[in-house]
Amino acid sequence: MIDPLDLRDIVRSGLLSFPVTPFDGQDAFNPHAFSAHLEWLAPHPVAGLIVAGGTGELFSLTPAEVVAVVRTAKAAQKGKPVIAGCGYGTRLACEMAEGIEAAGGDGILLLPHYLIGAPQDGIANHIRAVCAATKMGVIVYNRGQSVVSAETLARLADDCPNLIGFKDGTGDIDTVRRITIQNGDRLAYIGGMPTHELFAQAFRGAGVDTYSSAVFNFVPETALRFHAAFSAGDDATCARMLTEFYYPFARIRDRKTGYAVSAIKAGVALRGFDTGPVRPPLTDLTEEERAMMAELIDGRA
Ligand SMILES: O=C([O-])C(=O)C[C@H](O)[C@@H](O)C(=O)[O-]
Repeated sequence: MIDPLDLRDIVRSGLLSFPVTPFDGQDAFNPHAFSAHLEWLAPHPVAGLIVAGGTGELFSLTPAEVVAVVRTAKAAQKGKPVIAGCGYGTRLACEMAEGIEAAGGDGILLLPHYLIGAPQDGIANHIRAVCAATKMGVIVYNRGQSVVSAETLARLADDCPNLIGFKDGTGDIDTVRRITIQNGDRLAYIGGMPTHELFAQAFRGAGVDTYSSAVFNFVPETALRFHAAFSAGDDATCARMLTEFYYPFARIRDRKTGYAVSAIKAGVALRGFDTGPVRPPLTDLTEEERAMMAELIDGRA
């Protein structure tokens, strides 16, 4: 396992890959297809992988499947850090973190607790318990019903030495900026909006200097070229790539709720990998939409 503070520095150092989770004809996790996809991505330099995240359909995986995803990723990646999505209620999240650690995981991304809105001290107790259940580095993810404030996160960072990062999927730049100011270098910051490239430059202004890329799954060169332009402050290249690739992709993604994941999985299948379908409650792209994705991939920036 990578020391949590080293993991924090690695996370800061580059683009983060969020692979999809393939399923077979029986709707079971398909480790062979997953390995083949990860091996195809492996030569492309990223800081690390976050498996079984939102793009990896954590919300549709069993805890045992999350562990199997981590084991497969560790074997396929050989050396790159593997962080895994983790979540649900506190007891389940703690058990899942233990399973991920035992499977050789290097860290967890703590997705929102399940279903219900909760006050700041309750969310803090949940995060504290999960941090205490593992020696791995923990990254907190603001999204949906689980949104920590800058003050809560600063208190948690004091209490939990293995809390190493914050990822935002809310787009609330005011809160994000308060968090980066209040927590400074203590945490790594990850932009995690759906198709984050659309927001990357705005988030950079709020102190977020890296992000997760779902499109990296099927157009890794494009994703890395955008990240290089973003890191160099080359806003003209970012604007050109947004216009030529990311906005057309967003038009397909926006056709139906959940397509931020389904369109990515379709893209991976179009690159020749046996992803299988998305699991309910998501739905797959139509044939017409797959053809739109194929055209986008052929003409990519
Ligand atoms: O949990 C997730 O999969 C994410 O939100 C990360 C994605 O990679 C997101 O940043 C995106 O769609 O580019």
